[in-house]
Parts: sequence; structure tokens; C-alpha cells
Amino acid sequence: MAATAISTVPLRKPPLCLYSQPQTQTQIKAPDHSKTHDHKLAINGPSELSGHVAISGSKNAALPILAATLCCSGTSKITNVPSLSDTRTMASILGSLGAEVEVFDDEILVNTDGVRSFEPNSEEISKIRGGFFVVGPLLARFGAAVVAFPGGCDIGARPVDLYIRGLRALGAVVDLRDGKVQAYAANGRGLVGGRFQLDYPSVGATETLMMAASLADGVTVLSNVAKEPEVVSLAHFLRDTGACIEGAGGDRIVIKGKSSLHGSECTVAPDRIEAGSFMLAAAITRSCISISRVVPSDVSCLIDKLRAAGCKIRRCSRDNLEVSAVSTDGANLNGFDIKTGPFPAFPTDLQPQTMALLTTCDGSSIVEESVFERRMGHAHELIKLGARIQVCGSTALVSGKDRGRSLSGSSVVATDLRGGMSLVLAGLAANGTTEISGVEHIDRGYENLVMKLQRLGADVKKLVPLPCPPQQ
Ligand SMILES: CC(=O)N[C@H]1[C@@H](OP(=O)(O)OP(=O)(O)OC[C@H]2O[C@@H](n3ccc(=O)[nH]c3=O)[C@H](O)[C@@H]2O)O[C@H](CO)[C@@H](O)[C@@H]1O
Ligand SMILES: C=C(OP(=O)(O)O)C(=O)O
Repeated sequence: MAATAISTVPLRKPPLCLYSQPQTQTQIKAPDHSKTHDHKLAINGPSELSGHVAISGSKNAALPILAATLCCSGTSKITNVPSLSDTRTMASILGSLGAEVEVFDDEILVNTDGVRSFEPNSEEISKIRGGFFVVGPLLARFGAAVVAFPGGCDIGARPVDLYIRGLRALGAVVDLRDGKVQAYAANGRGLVGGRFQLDYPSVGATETLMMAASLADGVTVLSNVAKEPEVVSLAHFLRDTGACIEGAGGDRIVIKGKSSLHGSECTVAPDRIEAGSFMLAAAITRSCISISRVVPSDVSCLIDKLRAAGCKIRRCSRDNLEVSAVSTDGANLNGFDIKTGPFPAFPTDLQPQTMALLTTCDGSSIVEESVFERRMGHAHELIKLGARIQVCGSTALVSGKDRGRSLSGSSVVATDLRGGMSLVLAGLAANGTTEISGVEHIDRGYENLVMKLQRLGADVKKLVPLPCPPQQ
């Protein structure tokens, strides 16, 4: 397939990757992300950061929007897509269904006119959580979906029962067979509008049901839905494709189904979790940095906590924050408590990074994780760096800095994305060298992390093993 196969593609450099399923097309396989499994990060601390960092597009906003292109005929153009293993995997999933997908640096074009399959590549689905979202669009537009159980961070059981019950409420017949969710629109008819109250405001289930309901016959009312900014971003995109959705960002979403939706363009919103992670990088290194492409209201919870700890946070323009933790009087930052929860509560995806900061603050802090039942793995790695943390179930008691005690570099293992980032932050603050393995987890969610940190003045590099010399 040539780059000009889609008529809306302007003349420009060829795509980095093409994904398409039909055998008549050239098939270029997804990059093999397993190759990064033996990479490590080496950080020499302590670092003092300065300067400016621009936040990339949001992974968690991009993934459902990419899935939603399956609801639309023709071509959709999604820009400001972060170049991450997760977004590349999603592109490959769409390609495995027969969509023509062209991946440029920060832009993905998806033409769904060639979609002939309703069973995406299971290996790819099992790598990321967001891959499962295609179940909604496939079922709604093509009447069937056979989708393997998803992957993503190993931070809890992460079932898909709410998706299944919600799709049943829209008239789907759903079975679990051969390790896959097999869903059909009953009697060969499409989905029908219905009412569904989620037991818990699951982000992915809300997004999946919004996509499915957009093409169902009649009105759907979803209640106790997720209110995360990514849900609102998806609603904006779907509306631009012709969908009729009201209430996203609130507790109840009402969707009037349409018989078809058309391709559209969309710019992915900035990543609030990446923004929060850099705010915490400034705080843990007691530095001052400016961060652009932030939506301050998306990170207001963290702003409040950091201000209470003693950081100065100044809004320089609509989407630019200056975060300073430089002490003018020798006083340390104060510890604080957090309890994660659905938006607008403290985001679970910033819990590990915040825990890293708290290990360097004065006093004791309590970290309560209420969203995922197994999201404390990073605490054990932080302890290897000298942190004092006691974990009891989903609660951690963090004893902060005492009598000048500080973190010191060591070898640690990232076992999930945000836990990995908490180790990077701790490594920036620690004395000596911190070597982090399991970098492939961090690569799922932070675009150009090493380069961004280097530009802020951190001494950080990726260690890539040399290839073995050929056997004689
Ligand atoms: C790709 C993506 O957008 N990932 C985000 C999304 O994940 P994800 O959409 O998977 O998170 P959910 O909001 O669905 O999960 C929240 C809780 O609900 C439970 N649950 C979920 C679905 C279900 O059918 N049954 C059920 O019990 C989960 O196990 C978890 O305990 O929101 C999470 C919560 O903000 C974030 O941490 C993830 O970064
Ligand atoms: C948990 C996360 O991602 P995922 O849902 O894709 O595993 C995350 O982004 O922190």
C-alpha cells in the first residue's frame, strides 16, 4: 500500500508504519516491542532540573479515539498522538481488522472501509488494556466482535464484566469462549438503545459503551459513568463524527444512536499523567521548571497537594505552569496524604510517582489506593533505594526524610508503567546511580522521556545491550 492510497493524505514524507490486513496489501508488521525488554535506564543523581518541557498527547485519550475510528466510515485523522508502544500496538490492532492505518510521527490516519474482520489479533490485544475497547465499535458497526482478554499494567484483576453487562443491556449476546469475549448483535439486528448503570465508574467500560451506543438504534442512558477528561475527549471526537452524545464529564451520559458515523479529524489532548509526573519531578528534585501543554484543571488535585506541601505553582498562560520546589529558607517540603479515586479524586495513575516524592518530604504520609487492588509493587523497589514505606494491603505509610536521611541509588525493577516512573523520579533525587530495568513498561506511557529529562538537565541515559558477536 502506498502512502497515497487514502485520498485525503497530503503530499509529505512517507508514513513510519503501515498496517493493513488484506493479503493483497503489503503487510508491515508492528514493531517488536519485546526488543526493549533488556534495555535499562541509568540515572546519576541527585539532579537539579531547570528549563522547560512540553507535554505530549495523552495515551489514555488517544487509545479510545483510535478505537472509535472503527465506528466511522472513511478516513479519520488523529493528530498529537504520542509515539508510544501502546499507540503503535493499537494501530496494529486496527490493521489486523483490515483498516488501512498510516502512522506518522505524531499523527495516525485510519481508513476503515476495508474492515472485513471482527476478530483483532489476540497477541496484540493481550499487550494493552485499550485494545479491548474495539469490542464496542465492532459490535455496533459490524454486528459481531471476538476479542481476547486485554493486557495493560498488572495492577489488579481488571475484569471486563461491566463491559459485558453493558453490551448485553444494548441487546448483544455475549459469551466467553476460548479465552475470548464473543459478542453478537441478537437476531442479526444491530444494537438497540438501553439503560445501564455501572456498578463502578469504569473509564474503559464507559468509553466502550459510549462508542457502542453511538451506533445503536434508539436512545441509551448510561449512569454512574466515569467523568475522566479522556471520556470527555472521546465524546468530542464522536460528536465530530456525527454522534449525538450529551452529558460526558457528568454522572450520566445520554446517547441518541445514529445509523452511521463519518470519519473526522481530532487533536489528542495533552497527557495529564505525564504533566503530573513532570510536576512531581520538579518537586522531588527541589527544582523549578516550566511545563507547557498542560490543562491545569486536569491536574488540580495534584496542584492543591503540591501547594500544601510547600511548592509554588504559577500559571504563566492558559496551558503553561511553572512549578518550583526551590527552598528559599532551607525548609523541606511537608508530607501529605492521598487517596486515589475516580475523577475528580486523586488519579491512581499518579499514585506511585507521588509516593516517590513523599519519601523525601518531612513527616509521615498515608497513601491509600482505592482503584486497583494491587498497585503497590513500586513501594518494594523504592525501599531498595532507601525509602521507608510500610505497605498493608492497599495502604502505605510513608515515613519521610528524617535527620538528613536521603535516597541512594541502587538497581531496581519497573514492573508497571507508573511504578516505573516512580523509580525514575526517585532515581533523580537519589545520591549515586540508579539502574532501572523493565523499561518497556515505562515506554508504554512516556514519549521521549530520556530526551525530555536530559533537556531539563538530568544525567540519565538508556542502556541498550550490544548485539552478541556472530558465533565463529
Ligand atoms: C487505557 C486506559 O485508559 N487506562 C486507564 C483506565 O483503565 P481502565 O479503563 O482499565 O480502568 P477502569 O476505570 O475500568 O478500572 C477501575 C476499576 O474498575 C474495575 N473494573 C473495571 C471494568 C470492569 O468491567 N470491571 C471492573 O471491576 C477495575 O478492576 C478497577 O479496579 O482507567 C484507569 C483508572 O483511571 C487508569 O488507571 C488507566 O490508566
Ligand atoms: C494503568 C495504566 O495503563 P493501562 O490501563 O493501559 O494498563 C496507566 O496508564 O497508568
